[in-house]
Amino acid sequence: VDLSVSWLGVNMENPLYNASGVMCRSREELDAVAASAAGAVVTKSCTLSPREGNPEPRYARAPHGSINSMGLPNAGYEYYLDYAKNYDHASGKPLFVSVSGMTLEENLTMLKAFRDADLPCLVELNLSCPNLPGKAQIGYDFAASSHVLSEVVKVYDKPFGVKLPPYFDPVHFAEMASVLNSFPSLKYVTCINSVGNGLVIDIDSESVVIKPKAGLGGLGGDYVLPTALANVREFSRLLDGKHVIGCGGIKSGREAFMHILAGATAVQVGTCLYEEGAGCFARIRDELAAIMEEKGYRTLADFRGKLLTM
Ligand SMILES: CC(C)(C)CCc1c(C(=O)O)[nH]c(=O)[nH]c1=O
Repeated sequence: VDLSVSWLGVNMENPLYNASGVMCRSREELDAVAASAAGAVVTKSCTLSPREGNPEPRYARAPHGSINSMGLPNAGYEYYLDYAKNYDHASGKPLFVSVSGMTLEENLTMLKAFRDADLPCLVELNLSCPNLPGKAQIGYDFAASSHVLSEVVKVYDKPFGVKLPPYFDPVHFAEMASVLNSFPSLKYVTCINSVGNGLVIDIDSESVVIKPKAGLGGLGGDYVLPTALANVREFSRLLDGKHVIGCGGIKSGREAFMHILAGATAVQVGTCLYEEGAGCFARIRDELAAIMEEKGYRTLADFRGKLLTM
């Protein structure tokens, strides 16, 4: 079977890579993903200045996944710009750089720097980045999303993508798709970011399990798979000529197959990578290949987006 993916001018030997935020904050972590069986690498969302992030514990494993309120700990955009400048782009593993400024101005400053560096890496703009105080995250504010993207494409003239939070209402899918479709240079969306502001409780300690936000945090893992699949399928259906990258609940070849069946061009692994380590990529890759073999599919295109309805 052939697991390769060619999209946006990059070629991947297989459709699997890390979700931004997991095993991607330091060059050592990024190199570990690049050295693994992953087909690509994405950096931790960066801000203008380095950030320590929230007090720990800020990540916790939960019975059916994970919860996190990391608070954007990262080395600052120049660190990832430097990593991208030194990255072996001939390795056949594309590098994606995730950007999540605390303000629009920060995002524009970082995007201008990445534009001027003229590197082959692709930008993934995190729309879960904060909005004005008292307002929902950018991705949940359709007017703000439109404004941010209008300003972004004025300075960043290369193809780019956005990381989307999960949506749960058909009207929201349609509204956000309408915003995204008005930007031709926006070539892909990654669905989904963590399901926001969940609360995991440990009844033995009768306590929350992470320190920030009185225990509220973004959910990942099994908890979010059906939501992730719905967002991949809806945006695959509603977006014109754009790719959808699947993220959420992938822990074996089975969920990777589901995401691609729902329309995903490639897929990102978060919680499972955090818990298992970079060996998960070879395992999931081999499991996906075995499923394809069993079903008689030779390439990902043979089944991509061909989810049956009843
Ligand atoms: C939630 C933000 C801190 C605004 C962005 C960074 C981020 C974080 C994080 O750094 O806490 N965790 C996630 O699951 N998704 C994210 O996009």
